[in-house]
Amino acid sequence: MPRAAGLGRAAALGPLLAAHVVAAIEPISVGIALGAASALTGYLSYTDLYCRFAECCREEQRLNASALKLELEEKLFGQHLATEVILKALTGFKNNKNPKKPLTLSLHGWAGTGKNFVSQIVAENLHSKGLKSNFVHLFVSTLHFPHEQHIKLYQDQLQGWIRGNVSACASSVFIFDEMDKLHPGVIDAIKPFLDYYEQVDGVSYRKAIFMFLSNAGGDLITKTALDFWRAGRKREDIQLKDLEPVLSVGVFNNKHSGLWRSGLIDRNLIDYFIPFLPLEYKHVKMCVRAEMRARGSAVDEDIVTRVAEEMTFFPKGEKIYSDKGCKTVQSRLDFH
Ligand SMILES: Nc1ncnc2c1ncn2[C@@H]1O[C@H](COP(=O)(O)OP(=O)(O)OP(=O)(O)O)[C@@H](O)[C@H]1O
Repeated sequence: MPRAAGLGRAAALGPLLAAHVVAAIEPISVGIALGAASALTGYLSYTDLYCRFAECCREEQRLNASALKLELEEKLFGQHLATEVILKALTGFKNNKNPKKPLTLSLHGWAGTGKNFVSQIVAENLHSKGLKSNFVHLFVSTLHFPHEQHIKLYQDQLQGWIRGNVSACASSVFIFDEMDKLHPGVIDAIKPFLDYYEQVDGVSYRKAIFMFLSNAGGDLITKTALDFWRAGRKREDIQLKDLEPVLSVGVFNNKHSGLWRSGLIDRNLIDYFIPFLPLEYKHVKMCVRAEMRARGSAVDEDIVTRVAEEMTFFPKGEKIYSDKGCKTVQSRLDFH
């Protein structure tokens, strides 16, 4: 599972301090060198030159929608709904010069179905350094918010951390992984930032993107996928309307979703609930092939089959869906 390097460093420093570190990124010597180079070259602005060496927050940078589309279509297997919705949501949001609120996406599905994988692709398409960018922040519930007795502290830290980072870069991306393990109420601390306000205490959050990742709702998604399969209907015929309403209600009523009775849902502040379907045997095989290619090896179909057959599938009778999705494919491949 991908993890952002930036957050560990930031969390260790404390949220507010870390935000200032992010805001004042580069040493003075780089500035002097760039100033001199800029004066010499004459035609490149200082900012242009600076941004060739250091990471800059380019708020107005447009999204290369066709590159994102291609990447999702080529790399993300078996997730026609997620591909479609993520493309639509990001393109619409980034093309809008004056969004009225930040974009909030809630990704749901079984383990290993591609939620973190997609977040990584999205992050890279928004900020070229992806999860390593100073403008992309990953929060992991069990790591950053482990203790139930510290909910108030976490809420204060979260607000300070988000305020600081959005002040430094309006188009910051915040990813909350393991939402289903987040103590109820923590996430409501960021509700004011997700609302339709022009500014909150002098900061506008309207260009930021928030992504919530969760296993909650995985059972509802599987049930729908299974109903389609049993009725002899194609997986690709499942539409967002078959799942989105069920998901939002299911998550709102689920005590272990991180969004239990959350104001984010009843104030309609989540723009899209994105279902990740359980992966089938053929998708697991696609993951094995992709991993072999990523390692620079030739695709060996015998190994592909062996790795896929080592995975376990459910439900008991039909054995259609991989219970870990593609999650253990990489480690299993090491043994072949
Ligand atoms: N649909 C998919 N298409 C292609 N590769 C996938 C897909 N799903 C998972 N993978 C592969 O499996 C790895 C693990 O998946 P990922 O971490 O995205 O799962 P997840 O849905 O976030 O799981 P969890 O809920 O346990 O965090 C990915 O890095 C990727 O290599």
